Formats: sequence, structure tokens, C-alpha cells
Amino acid sequence: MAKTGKNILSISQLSIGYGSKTVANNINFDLGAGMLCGVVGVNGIGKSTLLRTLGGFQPKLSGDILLNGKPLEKYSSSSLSKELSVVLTEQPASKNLTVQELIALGRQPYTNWLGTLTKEDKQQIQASLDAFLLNELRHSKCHELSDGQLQRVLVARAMAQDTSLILLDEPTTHLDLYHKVQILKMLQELAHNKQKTILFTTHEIELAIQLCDRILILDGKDHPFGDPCQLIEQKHFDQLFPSEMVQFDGKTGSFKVNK
Ligand SMILES: Nc1ncnc2c1ncn2[C@@H]1O[C@H](COP(=O)(O)OP(=O)(O)OP(=O)(O)O)[C@@H](O)[C@H]1O
Repeated sequence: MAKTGKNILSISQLSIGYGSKTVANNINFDLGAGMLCGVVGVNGIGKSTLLRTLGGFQPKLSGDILLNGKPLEKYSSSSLSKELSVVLTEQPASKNLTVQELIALGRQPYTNWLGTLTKEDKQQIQASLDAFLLNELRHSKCHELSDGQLQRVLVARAMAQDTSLILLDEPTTHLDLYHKVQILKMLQELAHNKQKTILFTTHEIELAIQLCDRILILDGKDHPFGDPCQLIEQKHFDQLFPSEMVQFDGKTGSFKVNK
């Protein structure tokens, strides 16, 4: 089960955007160890912008991002790589690497300048191969993999990096329903069993409701955050899409198309 306690990620009064263009402001939420959190919202509302800001790829406009109690901008890139791993939608640059080699790259923050893998590094790589069912594929080249297999490899690399926070941008894109559920369940297990804090953007709202411990709804106004059941009770999903087309059914936690 997810644990509460000390916050791994603490966001207050955060504004995100590009130069003079504010994409979203007044974002507030906290995540403890062992929590799986989905970020949902309509196209263009700012999910990827938030993820890139939390990952340190672009500056915040204002507000506070605390990672393990320390402002994100105070981390050096080498110390940040031991606290935060990011899985983006882009394909890996080195698709000629084998699955095992790509996952081993997750150990880079811990290896010496020769890149020598210690016993602990090798154990972490093996644990990541096991957790994401990649043993049989360990010697396959990444360019030979299906989208679902590649996504598992990318998340396994983040697991090998062994950071307290893992951010993922749309990890279920291009996957069929079975493989969407598979990857989200693996993320849930990683969060709950290894006490990782995991935040991902998604359009799979119904799956996020079923599997996440917390959901952040980017709605262009208040950005509700909380336990999925609580957000349903407070009717926060009802306004997400224009009601003439799609309606949310709070009893089933699913969306229905108006015929
Ligand atoms: N590099 C950029 N410079 C300026 N504006 C940008 C840039 N990238 C994105 N935007 C704008 O920021 C807003 C939020 O985009 P973002 O990609 O974060 O939304 P999103 O919720 O992830 O969308 P989607 O669900 O379609 O992936 C959009 O209006 C987009 O046009």
C-alpha cells in the first residue's frame, strides 16, 4: 500500500509556461513516498509543460518546487540524477544498444569515469530486468522491440537509476489496452513495493482513476488534486470535457458518449 509521511515532492503556487506566456498557475500538491500520481487534462492544458518543469528541463515562472525538501533549482545536475529520473516520449537516441545496455545507462550517476559496474549496479540492473519481464529480451537491440516492450525498457532504466522520484510523459501512448494496463500496474508495483514516488501524464483517465493513489487535474483554474474517489465525489471530472459530447458517470468512474 502507498505510504504517506515525509513529502518527496512539494509544489506550491507554481506557475509554468514559456517566457511571457503563462500556461498554468496556482498549482499546489504534495506527494509522499510510494505514491503513484496521474496528471490529466485536455490537450494543450499544460501536462507536458508541467512535467518538463518538474524535471528541470525548463524554468518555472514562479512558485516553489521542493524535491526531498530542497528547491529543485538548488540541485547540481549530478546530485539531481540520483534523486530524479525522467522517461520522455522520445525514442532513445541509442536504439542500437541492447535492452541490458540501455538499462545499464540508468546506473551512470553511480559509476566511475570508466563506467565500471559494481556488484550493486549489476543487482539493480537484474532487479529492473526481472520487474519489467525483460530477461528474455536482454540481448535484443532496442530497435527490434515493439512499442510496449520499449516502454518497459525505458521504465526499467528509470528503476535502475534508483531515484526517489520518477516522472513519465504519457507512458501509455501507442499501447493497446492490455499493455496500457500492464505498464500502469508495473508502475503501481514499483511505487508501492519500492516506495518510489511516480508522477505521469496521461489521457487514460479511467485507468488512472482505477490505479493511481492521487490524481492532479489540470483544468486551467484550480487544478484539483487528491484521491481519485474523493475527486469523483467532489464532481471534478464532470467538467473536464464539454458536456454535450461526453459525460462522466461517477458510479462507474467512466466517461459515456452522448448519442
Ligand atoms: N516550446 C514552447 N513554446 C511556447 N509554447 C509552447 C511550447 N510548447 C508547448 N507550448 C504551449 O503550451 C501549452 C501547453 O502545452 P503542453 O504540451 O504542455 O500541453 P499538454 O497538456 O501536454 O497537451 P497534450 O495533451 O496535447 O500533449 C500549449 O498551448 C502549447 O501550444
